Amino acid sequence: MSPARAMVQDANGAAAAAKPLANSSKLPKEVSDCTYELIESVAQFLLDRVSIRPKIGIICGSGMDGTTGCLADALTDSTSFPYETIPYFPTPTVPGHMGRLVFGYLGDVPVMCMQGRFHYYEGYPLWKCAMPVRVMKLVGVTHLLASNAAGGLNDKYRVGDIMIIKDHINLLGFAGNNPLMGPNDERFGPRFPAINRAYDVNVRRMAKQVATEMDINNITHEGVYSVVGGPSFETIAEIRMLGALGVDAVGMSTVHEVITARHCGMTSFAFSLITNKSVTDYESYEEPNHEEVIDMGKQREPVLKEFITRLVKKIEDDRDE
Ligand SMILES: O=P(O)(O)O[C@H]1O[C@H](CO)[C@@H](O)[C@H]1O
Ligand code: HPA
Repeated sequence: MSPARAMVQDANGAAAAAKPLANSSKLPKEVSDCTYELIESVAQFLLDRVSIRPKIGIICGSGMDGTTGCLADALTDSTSFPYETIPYFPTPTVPGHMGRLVFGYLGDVPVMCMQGRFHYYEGYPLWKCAMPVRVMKLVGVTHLLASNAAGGLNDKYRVGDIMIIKDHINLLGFAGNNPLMGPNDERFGPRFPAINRAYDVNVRRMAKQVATEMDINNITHEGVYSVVGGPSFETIAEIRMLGALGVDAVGMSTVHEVITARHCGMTSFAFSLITNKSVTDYESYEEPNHEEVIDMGKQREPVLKEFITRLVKKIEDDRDE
């Protein structure tokens, strides 16, 4: 079998094979096998093959990560690693999640970007879904920016709106499932991390400034996200329950990534693109579906790209002050 290769894009965006990579090794089976040293070796593998040192890591949600014109395609001087070429990395199974880790410059800011994430319903345990966040940390990333597609419960939200996440309800955690379950390595973080300030207030303030500058305040909100296990969408009774709990938008991702990021001291920020309205009426014939989720992601791609590009610049400027 030929060795796995990273793809490098030249100035015209043409893909070229970079130097050969070692064959990917098998994924750890147990959380106890996914040691600090193993994550360190994955980070080193990447650092050996890219020259830029990103401090901002981006995770692209459904519909925002797979098509031409998507955020990762906007990166310049990029080096891209298909997930299957990275040792110990999981591979995504969901349509709309491309499966590449891309290093490059967004504007003039060095970033690393996950084009495709991992969800619990794909069959991976949550610690494995969130493992790339720890890789980001050991690559040197200090800020995680995650996007997702979500169903809108809040009556004020319209399809195509953006919700800056101010807090979450971790329903998977309520059911005894958390990415930090299993042995804890203090080199990542404490056994019992605080999570009440998970969505950084300063970055949220910057995001609201960006919305004002882009004149998209009318479609931008701040609200509470809840994660469900999926892959089935919610019943009407479940949506009504979530609404009663104060949830503004519901999805099947992000929370495990943010918990993992906070555990290892990263600053985190996340937002939802409202891709569908949650159905609350027993008389309704509407049914959510993944195709509309991806379509809305594609439609909003230019706005989201600009939103993230401006936010990344603000974070970088803030760091320099
Ligand atoms: O959260 P992201 O990955 O954006 O994807 C969302 O879209 C999919 C459902 O259409 C689910 O995976 C849900 O979590
Ligand atoms: N529910 C759960 N996850 C989702 C939805 C939804 O309505 N839309 C996009 N991801």
